[in-house]
Amino acid sequence: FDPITTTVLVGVGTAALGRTIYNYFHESCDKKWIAFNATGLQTDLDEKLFGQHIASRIVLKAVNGFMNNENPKKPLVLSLHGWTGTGKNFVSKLIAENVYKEGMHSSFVHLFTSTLHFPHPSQIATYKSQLQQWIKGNISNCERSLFIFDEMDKMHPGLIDSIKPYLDYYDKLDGVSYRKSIFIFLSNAGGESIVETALDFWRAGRDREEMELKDLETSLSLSVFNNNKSGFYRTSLIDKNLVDFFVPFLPLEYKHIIQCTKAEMKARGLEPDQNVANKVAKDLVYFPKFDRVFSVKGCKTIDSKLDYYA
Ligand SMILES: Nc1ncnc2c1ncn2[C@@H]1O[C@H](COP(=O)(O)OP(=O)(O)OP(=O)(O)O)[C@@H](O)[C@H]1O
Repeated sequence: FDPITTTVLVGVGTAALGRTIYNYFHESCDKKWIAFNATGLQTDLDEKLFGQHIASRIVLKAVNGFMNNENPKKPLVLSLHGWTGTGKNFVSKLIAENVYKEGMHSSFVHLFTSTLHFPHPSQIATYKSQLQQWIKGNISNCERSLFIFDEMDKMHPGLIDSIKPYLDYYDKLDGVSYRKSIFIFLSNAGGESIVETALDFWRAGRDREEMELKDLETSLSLSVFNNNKSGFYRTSLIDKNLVDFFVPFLPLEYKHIIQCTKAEMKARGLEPDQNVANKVAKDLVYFPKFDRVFSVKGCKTIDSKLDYYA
């Protein structure tokens, strides 16, 4: 090679090496950083998520099917419903951890909380354009992006409508394809009707595990879609069938609180202790008033109780 060709080759080689090293340490939108671990998700749902046999099944099927499809027709849209502290954020985290190497810390995972990010109804027009720009910008950067919207029931219907085009069956919008992204909506909407059904099962002496999606579907849809307070009610997300799966989360019982407490002890490097777990579980409040079946705050606040008892 003549000196000029050698210089060019060395330059190109150095740049390629530099890029490889950069990609090795710096998260990028490729298989090294984004690789779905189906077994990992199944194991996590089986071993870490307590008392949610219906949600667990739907989430696994939905995410598996979507991630194994090289050419999905639309983004995956999951809507997670249920009482507080029952694992909706937790499941979103498990999904993120089994798709992205960096889990919730990935720069391709975006979490919005209505009351935090969109607090003022008067600024809805600004929020709309910011949110649309944000979604478009992030998906242009990486088509395998995950968007989690917490407190969806508190989100302004106009804002929900503004993200609708991205959830639809479009091949491309302004040159951007949204079909490989995942949207997860979290809300307490429908939580009370899920509790009612779970309570009916309990009162009838039936096993909780016997409960199926069809037992919850009717009352869930009535309370979510016919409820004036629910943001969903006034949006066309529902009638356009843009949500692929509605996922109900059951209220948690005493035995699940014990499981959550032991899991938390293990996570802290402590030996899970039944006595401590009993103390924590007894310290929580349960409802309805006389039957005291379900934890008012689910598995939330166990953290701070454990600081006290462990
Ligand atoms: N079903 C569950 N199995 C295991 N751990 C759980 C479960 N539910 C809740 N937890 C634990 O409690 C914590 C709080 O739960 P999480 O934030 O997922 O509740 P949520 O359903 O999203 O509540 P909210 O509606 O108030 O946002 C989780 O980080 C997890 O540690």
